[in-house]
Amino acid sequence: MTLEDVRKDIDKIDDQLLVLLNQRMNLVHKVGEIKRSTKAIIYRPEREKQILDRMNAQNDGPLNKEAIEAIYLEIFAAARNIELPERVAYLGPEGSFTHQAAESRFGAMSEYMTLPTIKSVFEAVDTGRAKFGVIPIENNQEGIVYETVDLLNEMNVNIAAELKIPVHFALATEAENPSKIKRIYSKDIAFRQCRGFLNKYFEQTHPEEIQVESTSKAAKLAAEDPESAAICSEIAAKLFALPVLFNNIEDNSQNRTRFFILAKNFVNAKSENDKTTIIARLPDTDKPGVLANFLQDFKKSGINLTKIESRPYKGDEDFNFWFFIELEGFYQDENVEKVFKKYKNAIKWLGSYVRNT
Ligand SMILES: C=C(O[C@@H]1C=C(C(=O)O)C=C[C@H]1O)C(=O)O
Repeated sequence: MTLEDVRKDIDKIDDQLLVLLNQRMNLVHKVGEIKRSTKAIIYRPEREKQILDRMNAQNDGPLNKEAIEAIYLEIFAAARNIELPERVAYLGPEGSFTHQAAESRFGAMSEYMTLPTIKSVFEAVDTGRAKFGVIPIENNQEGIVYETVDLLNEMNVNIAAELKIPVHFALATEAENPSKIKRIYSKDIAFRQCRGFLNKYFEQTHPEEIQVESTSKAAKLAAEDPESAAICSEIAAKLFALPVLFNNIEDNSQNRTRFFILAKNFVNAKSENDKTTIIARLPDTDKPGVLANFLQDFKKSGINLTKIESRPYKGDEDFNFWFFIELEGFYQDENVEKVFKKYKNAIKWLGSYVRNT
């Protein structure tokens, strides 16, 4: 077979794919009409997860799980846009890891709002300026983002979904090789996470390390200065057309960040593998046993708690705390409901959503 023959066969398959994709979108359009007439929610993460699981179970390659997910997440995002175009706010700047997270879930077709602070993302969702908001909640190396936890306590928005993405840094530069680099721009945390790489490649030349507020700002500056480089995300390098010289330069390749997708008045349907996030404001936490009894009630009901963080009441003179708690299960599960009922005045439910591994 010649190259031309193979390409002809590929063209035939693409023709069929397009017909099938459009057939799928016609069905999606019908789903959209049904949802509109019943005022149902467009975004159904648990249904998308179910489709992905089904595809992965019957897949026998050569596409791997990651490729199947990337392709289908883009199809879902396009589908949701056909049902109803929905604006997505995310913590910027453009090219940030949150931007990458937002695009991975809402695709290239969605309308995005780039906002400068986590609080402004919450406000956009709260006021309806955006249907969804994407913000970081924790990094597996650096821990929880307290600003997000505090805003979940203060504001009234729900968690529609969680997602986790690997944090990979790139060294992007116009320079031909590391010896020509005199300055490196990045964020403090990125310098810290790439120390091993920097020591190895810049042992002789010791370029100046210039801290800026975001890795995408670093990419922008490096794009204007050929004697410099940026430590940034791949999406940021792409945004400023900055060539990537080295990829995955972080010391710890297990580095992952977890994000929440926020929405106003959002309730998911139950899936097979749900998590629930709540805030607990227990009275008298300075008295012995209050927290222990509360936690015991979860244990007695066979509920696995996956996270508990304590936070101070702002403006409070005493040392009282409220708690950010995550557990396995759905809010309507019998055992979960029972504990929630007992503490109904103390618990603020933030969301139950399909677990993302
Ligand atoms: C089409 C639907 O709406 C959305 C799009 C989906 C899809 O493209 O398959 C799946 C779930 C929803 O997020 C649906 O709910 O079935």
